[in-house]
Amino acid sequence: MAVPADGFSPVTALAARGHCWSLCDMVLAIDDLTVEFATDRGTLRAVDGVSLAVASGKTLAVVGESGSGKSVTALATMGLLPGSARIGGRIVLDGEPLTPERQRALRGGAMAMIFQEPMTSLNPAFTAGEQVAEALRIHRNLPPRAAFDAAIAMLERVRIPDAARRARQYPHQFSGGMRQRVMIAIALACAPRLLLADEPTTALDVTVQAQILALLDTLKRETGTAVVLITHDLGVVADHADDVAVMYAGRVVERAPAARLFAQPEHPYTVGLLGAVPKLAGGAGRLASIAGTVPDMRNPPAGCRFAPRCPFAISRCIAEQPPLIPITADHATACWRAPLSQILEAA
Ligand SMILES: Nc1ncnc2c1ncn2[C@@H]1O[C@H](COP(=O)(O)OP(=O)(O)OP(=O)(O)O)[C@@H](O)[C@H]1O
Repeated sequence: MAVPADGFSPVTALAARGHCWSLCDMVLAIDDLTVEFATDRGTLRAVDGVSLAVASGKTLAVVGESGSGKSVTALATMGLLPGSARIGGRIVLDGEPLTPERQRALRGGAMAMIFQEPMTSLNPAFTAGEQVAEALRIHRNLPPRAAFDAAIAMLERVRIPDAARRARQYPHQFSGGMRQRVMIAIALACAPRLLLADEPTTALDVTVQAQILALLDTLKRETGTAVVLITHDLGVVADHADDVAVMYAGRVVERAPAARLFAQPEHPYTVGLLGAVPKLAGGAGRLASIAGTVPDMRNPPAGCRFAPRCPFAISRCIAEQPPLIPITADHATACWRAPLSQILEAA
């Protein structure tokens, strides 16, 4: 396997921990993924050398502000990008590279995705039960009657009250939270190895959001599904993620177990996201308080992409793009000033 441009692939991370690496250890391993789109104003590299891995029964949160390449990474994994997208690198599911043919065969079965707005992925012309049953017919070869019965059982598992009756209703007859449960039922009907959840609860009120995330945790524990959770909400990350990858302008800039990332963020961007350091430009608060904007991905800065906004930048940061540098065996940061925590402590 090629070592990716960031120099710190999931492979090297595990090797550094003394693991005898096997791709089979991870449900999903993304290695040096690049995605480019041709636009009117030149080529836009939306994802640039991203490497991620997630194991069975674990949740990897992917965080970063709008446009950082989170959704494009997930869509590339599912094989749902437009045909015009140029994709490089490797995506491996259960030890086998994901080719477009394999993605088509596994989508909705061994790997599934849920989105922020269930109405865009639910078909308004079919009942909730029919839509769950369809996944079971296609991927489990169940006959129609058995598939519908299994669909009702799945709707019960996602805690839809009166599931046998609700299975015969259409998406518009459900509330937002209940629609999201139907979408989860469809996604998890075939006990996928991998679930990609792209802001699954952002559109819901806080109570429903908590219920849905707790439900996802329970189902994940029961099935051993590996979950990639894309979110803007650091509270959600703290409560539900095992590991975190922080993305900025198409690259992973920090990767760590969730508890460690919150206790000791090492990348200035993560520090800004956490609002942990009042000295960071803009004062305490979330990333919005950091001066400046995300770079134009058609023409990103030559060095560190965060350097123009970074209060810690030195001349090397402007000139040279930092690779992910291991701080510990499972914590890496793409920052020439690493370990930043020592600079912060000394300040
Ligand atoms: N089909 C496409 N054609 C051209 N550019 C695209 C396409 N899809 C995404 N992009 C661009 O790729 C970049 C990354 O987008 P992406 O949706 O992955 O960001 P994100 O981190 O998921 O943001 P958000 O949090 O808003 O969903 C953005 O600049 C976006 O405009």
